[in-house]
Amino acid sequence: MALPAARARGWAAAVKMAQRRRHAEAPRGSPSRAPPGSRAALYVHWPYCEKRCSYCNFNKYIPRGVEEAAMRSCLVTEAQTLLRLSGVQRVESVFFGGGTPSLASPNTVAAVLEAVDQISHLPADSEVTLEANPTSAPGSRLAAFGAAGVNRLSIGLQSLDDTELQLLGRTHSARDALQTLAEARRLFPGRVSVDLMLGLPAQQVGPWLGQLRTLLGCCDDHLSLYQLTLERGTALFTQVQRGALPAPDPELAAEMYQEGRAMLREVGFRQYEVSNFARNGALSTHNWTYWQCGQYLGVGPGAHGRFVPQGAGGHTREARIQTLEPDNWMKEVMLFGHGTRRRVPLGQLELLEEVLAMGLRTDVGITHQACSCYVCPVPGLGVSVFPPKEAPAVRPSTSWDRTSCCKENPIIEIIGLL
Ligand SMILES: C[S@@+](CC[C@H](N)C(=O)[O-])C[C@H]1O[C@@H](n2cnc3c(N)ncnc32)[C@H](O)[C@@H]1O
Ligand SMILES: C[S@@+](CC[C@H](N)C(=O)[O-])C[C@H]1O[C@@H](n2cnc3c(N)ncnc32)[C@H](O)[C@@H]1O
Ligand code: SF4
Repeated sequence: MALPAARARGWAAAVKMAQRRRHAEAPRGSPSRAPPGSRAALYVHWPYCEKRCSYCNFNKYIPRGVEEAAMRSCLVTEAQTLLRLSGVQRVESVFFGGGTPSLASPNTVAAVLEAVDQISHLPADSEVTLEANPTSAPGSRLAAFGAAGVNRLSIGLQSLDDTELQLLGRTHSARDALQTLAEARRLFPGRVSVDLMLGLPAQQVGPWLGQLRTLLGCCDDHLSLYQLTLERGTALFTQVQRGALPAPDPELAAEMYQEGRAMLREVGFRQYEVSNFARNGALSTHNWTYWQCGQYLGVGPGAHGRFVPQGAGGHTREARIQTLEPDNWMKEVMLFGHGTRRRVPLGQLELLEEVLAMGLRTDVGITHQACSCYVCPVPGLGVSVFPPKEAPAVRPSTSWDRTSCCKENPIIEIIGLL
């Protein structure tokens, strides 16, 4: 007897999830050879949190209750709409960020991944990250996310000092955070990242370096060091403005950063981006796509995307942002299949600016391979900074071969032409 379709799909998904988990323990694969226009990263925004942290101005809401089935259905619908619109055939990473996506149910994560795989291909070795807050992520829950297809965790540890954690309005202690980290490493070996903040009000260099040293004794292969940005409209901003707290000292923050980088380098971490450090090749594929100006689709309230809507016959890369407020976003998704609030086609100068601004954040800088999609009028992301007729000065004498074009026209000369 034939299996009912839904059940058959469920089985296929279970097999795929198991493969993805196995891959999580294997060494990193080689980069994809699929043409840039046919692949993308996908970001999914879960907009809810338990409590507002004092420093955070991300797009997040503290709801009385969450209609999770409705939210799940809208995330699935929007992911499918945007994938069709982009014409993307291969999704190389999915990032569940927020807000606090570890508050979502693992079923929601599984439903989104299955939907992505139905419309486009989600290879078993794609990186699937979930941001997890220590208090909303006990071991059993983390395991359920693993079963749903997550193979990388980013833990918002922020600090290992309980007084600082209170100042930040976090709901967890340093002990909770370390426990979550240990559980995460047991379940996702080699695939756990932690966020540590620096430059907090009254924070001193020595004790902060002590926190980093402690963390190095128990962390996995990826660390993000985020300097506090005092965001207007946050409780921390108001406290500093009123003089209830000292303003963070930028000189001290610079010292923490420089000493922290040196400490990480000594123990084998590569600083591959301004705030990001990895060893054993554990770079975040998802974020790397952003910095290399690859395509990414943003799903969920307030998510950002950058892609060419090839599925609708488009040839121009667009910056897109989804409606911020979750209830409004859901209404739009139910009516139109997506909640895209703003679409901005990117002009040639804007594209080049993005290539420069993103590339200069990384340790590889701007390479010929990465910039060639933009500066050479060869099929890349379906865009080019200089269409042939407008760029006689950079046109190579022989052909539009990407390598020779880039070799003959170093990026610096191209910038000079602008
Ligand atoms: C927006 S949170 C989402 C993940 C999760 N809810 C959490 O709190 O861990 C992602 C990361 O952004 C960083 N972050 C948020 N606001 C920041 C700020 N004002 N300055 C520096 N880093 C910030 C924190 O390190 C945090 O872990
Ligand atoms: C604060 S970072 C934390 C990353 C973490 N340290 C790691 O290594 O996985 C959160 C990431 O989520 C993605 N992100 C956050 N907000 C987004 C948004 N509104 N639209 C698209 N992507 C977003 C970006 O890739 C960003 O780097
Ligand atoms: S830092 Fe994380 S948990 Fe705190 S309010 Fe922002 S998104 Fe929510």
